[in-house]
Amino acid sequence: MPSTSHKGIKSIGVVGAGNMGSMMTLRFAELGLEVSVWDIEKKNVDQVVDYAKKDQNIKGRVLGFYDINQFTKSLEGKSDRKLFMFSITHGEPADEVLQMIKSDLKQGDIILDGGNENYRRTERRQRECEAIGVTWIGMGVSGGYQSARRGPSLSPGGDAKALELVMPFLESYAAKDAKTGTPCVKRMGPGGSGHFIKMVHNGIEGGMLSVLAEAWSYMHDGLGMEHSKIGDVFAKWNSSGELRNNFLIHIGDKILHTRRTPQGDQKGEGASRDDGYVIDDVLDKVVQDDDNTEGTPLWCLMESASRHVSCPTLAAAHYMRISSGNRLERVRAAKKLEMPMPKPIEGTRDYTEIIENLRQAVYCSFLASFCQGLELISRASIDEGWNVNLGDCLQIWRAGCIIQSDHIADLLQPPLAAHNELTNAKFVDSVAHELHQSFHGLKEVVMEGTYSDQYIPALSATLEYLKYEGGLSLPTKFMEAQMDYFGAHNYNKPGIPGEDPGPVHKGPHHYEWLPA
Ligand SMILES: NC(=O)C1=CN([C@@H]2O[C@H](COP(=O)(O)OP(=O)(O)OC[C@H]3O[C@@H](n4cnc5c(N)ncnc54)[C@H](OP(=O)(O)O)[C@@H]3O)[C@@H](O)[C@H]2O)C=CC1
Ligand SMILES: O=C(CO)[C@H](O)[C@H](O)COP(=O)(O)O
Repeated sequence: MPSTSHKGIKSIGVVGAGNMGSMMTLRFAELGLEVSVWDIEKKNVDQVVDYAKKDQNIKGRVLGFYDINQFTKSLEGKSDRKLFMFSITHGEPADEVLQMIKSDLKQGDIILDGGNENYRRTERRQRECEAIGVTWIGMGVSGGYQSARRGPSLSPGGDAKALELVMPFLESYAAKDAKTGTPCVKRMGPGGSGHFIKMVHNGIEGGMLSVLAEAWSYMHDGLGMEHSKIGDVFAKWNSSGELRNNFLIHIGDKILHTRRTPQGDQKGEGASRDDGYVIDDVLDKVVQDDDNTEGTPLWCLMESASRHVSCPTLAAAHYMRISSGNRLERVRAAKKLEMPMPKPIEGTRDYTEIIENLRQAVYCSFLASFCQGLELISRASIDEGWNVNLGDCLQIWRAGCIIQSDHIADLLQPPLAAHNELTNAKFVDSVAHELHQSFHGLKEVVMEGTYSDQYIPALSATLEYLKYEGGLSLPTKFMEAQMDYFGAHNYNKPGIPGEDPGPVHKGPHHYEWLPA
């Protein structure tokens, strides 16, 4: 149903008609805007324009352009200001397009960058645009192309006044929280905060993707379960309890029930008369990172290390993903290393108990992924002076996005929204309690998984994370002594006020273990 309540915004220029930009174009037109769309590839423009022509709801509201100057000029005089949505590959492409349209920009124009951009580049473009009176908003868009078409989760960051002008439009576009109807969009803060939060969203997404993939292979290889039976387990997990209404578990269920058909999908993929599963056509190679067009999980790890926040679930997930991409090397290494393959989990125990442990392990690792990501956001918010409210992050992640998880949002949002001073979600009693309760299941899964050679990097990283984050006698005692031995790095002493626990500062003591 077209809407006219976008407060002066009647038109928009979409830069990029790829997976995301084409879907945004159609949705914006459906929302009643006149949409101009440009892409560096003519065929991308033609495709979306052709599609729009066939749709009665949006007919006539999508204009395609091959020439970028005609594209920008098409927006002149239609609204109070020119509004753009960038949805292109991050990095140089966005810089190049900004240079191409810069001379056509006027004071008051607003650019929303909906790509997965590095927040530092966003901040550079904000300064560059501010100099000519134009506002650049770095905005995370989550939920993939289906959500881009139906309503994504949005995390804009940048100038408050400009964002106020576009917020009614963004609210009508964004996904809505099913319980309250609240739009899943909020100004996250100034500068590059919006893109930083999307980057962390993708880091959490990476942790959850790995945890669920590990759970799938645990059931498939360890318990010998057929795909659709695993899909049934996912459906059950998703229906109630701690993993209820979780987007990745929901699509996991759908994937595991998808069989090949004689006709296949719209393009004939998965066409076969053998009734097998489409997932068995998919190789174990994640190559998203190969050409550096997707950088968010990598940047998330770099940020976590440089801001001194432990995010091992996210890191372990990412490192397996990197190794998976280089299958050529894996094939060579496999011959040399002769690693054991996952084997059936032995024993006659009831599978119900093992699957319940696995459910707890998945929940524990999902929750730990959120804790790690939120702590990173909190750290960055303090360092950068963004004043991000972690409760707002949970609010915009309630619908339309990949990490949507109802119980986790219900658990985390109220305390984090009420206590903005909280920098560590593990300090919340209810969160600590749930991590504690599910730790047992996680430990069982990691032990069984280790014995039977399952692939469990993110699950086992979570187990160790919880042990050392809540540990009081870490082996780093010995590490600190060794570093003092060879590097005179000093140490703090147990039981000395100001040192134990004391701040994160170099200790005052050095022992001369071996005079030079
Ligand atoms: N796919 C997803 O699930 C999500 C993606 N994103 C982000 O949204 C953005 C778009 O992603 P998506 O639609 O999937 O990607 P696509 O590859 O489908 O589209 C990217 C578009 O950018 C264009 N492009 C590449 N280089 C240039 C250049 N130098 N100048 C102008 N245009 C250029 C591409 O053209 P060409 O076809 O010629 O390469 C293409 O049209 C990315 O930043 C991505 O990280 C955000 C959330 C979800
Ligand atoms: O942004 C996304 C979802 O939130 C996209 O799925 C994106 O393609 C994720 O890729 P990567 O994990 O490599 O950034």
